[in-house]
Amino acid sequence: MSHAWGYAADNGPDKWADSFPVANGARQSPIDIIPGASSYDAGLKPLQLKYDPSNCLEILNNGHSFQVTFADDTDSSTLKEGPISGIYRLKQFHFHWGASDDKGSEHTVAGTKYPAELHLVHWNTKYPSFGEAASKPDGLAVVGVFLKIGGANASLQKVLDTFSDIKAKGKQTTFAGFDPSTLLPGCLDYWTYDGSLTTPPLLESVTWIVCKESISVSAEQMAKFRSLLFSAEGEKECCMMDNYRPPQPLKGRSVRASFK
Ligand SMILES: NS(=O)(=O)c1ccc(S(=O)(=O)c2ccccc2)s1
Ligand SMILES: [Zn+2]
Repeated sequence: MSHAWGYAADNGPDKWADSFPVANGARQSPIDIIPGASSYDAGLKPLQLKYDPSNCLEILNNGHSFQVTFADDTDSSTLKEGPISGIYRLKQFHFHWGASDDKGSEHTVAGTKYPAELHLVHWNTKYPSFGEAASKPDGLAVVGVFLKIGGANASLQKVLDTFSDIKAKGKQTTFAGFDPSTLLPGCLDYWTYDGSLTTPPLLESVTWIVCKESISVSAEQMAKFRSLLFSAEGEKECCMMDNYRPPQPLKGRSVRASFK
C-alpha cells in the first residue's frame, strides 16, 4: 500500500496485509464471538476497573476514529483482575461505527453486528512504556463494549458535544474531568481471547475483554458520530463511518466466558 491505510476500497482492511503481513497472523482481531462455542471459566475473576477523571486530558480526531487520551504516568486509572495478571493502565478510548445502524461494531456475536463498539485501551505496567508494551504478547488489554440503539446516552453526549472542535483529521481539544466508567454497562460479564490491534500495525499483543452487556446510544447520537471527517481541513470532505475491521479467522483459538 503506497499510501496510508484507511477504510476505503483502495486502502481498507482487504489491503492491509500488503504493508502489514501480520494481518494474516494466528491471533488477529476482531472475531465473531459464538456464545455456544465459548467455554465458561470459573477461574476468571471479575473485572476491576478504577478510573480517575482527573487523568482525562484531551480528545483527538486521528483520521481513523476519535480518541480520548489519559495521563498514564501513575496507577490512578487501571484495569486489574479479570483474565489478566498485574496492573494495566488506561491509555485511551475510542470507537468504531457504521454508515448505518445495522453495522459498525468490530466484534460480532453469533453474526450480529452492533452500530458501534467502544474500545478502552490499557497497557501492562510490567513494561516501561505503552510503546514497549504494545509489542509484547501480554502487553495490552482492550475492553470492548457494544453500543445498541435505544435511549440517548447522557455520558456519551458529553463526548459528542466536543465534535464541533474536532471535525477534521488532526484536530484536538482539551477534554478534562471525564469519567470513562460512566460508559461501562451495569453488568461486567465478559468474553476473553488472545488477539490483536484491529487497525495497523495489527500487533498481536492484545488480551481482548468483550462485555456481554451493551450500552445504549440513540439514532440521533449515531448520526453525530458520522458528522466527523476522515479528511483534514482543506481536503475533499470524507465523512468518518464504516471505520471497522470485519471478523478474522479464529485459527484454533478458544474464547472463554466469565459467566454461565
Ligand atoms: N482498535 S484497537 O483497540 O485494537 C486499537 C488500534 C490501535 C490502537 S492504539 O492507537 O492504541 C496503538 C497501539 C499500539 C500501536 C499503535 C497504536 S488501539
Ligand atoms: Zn478499536
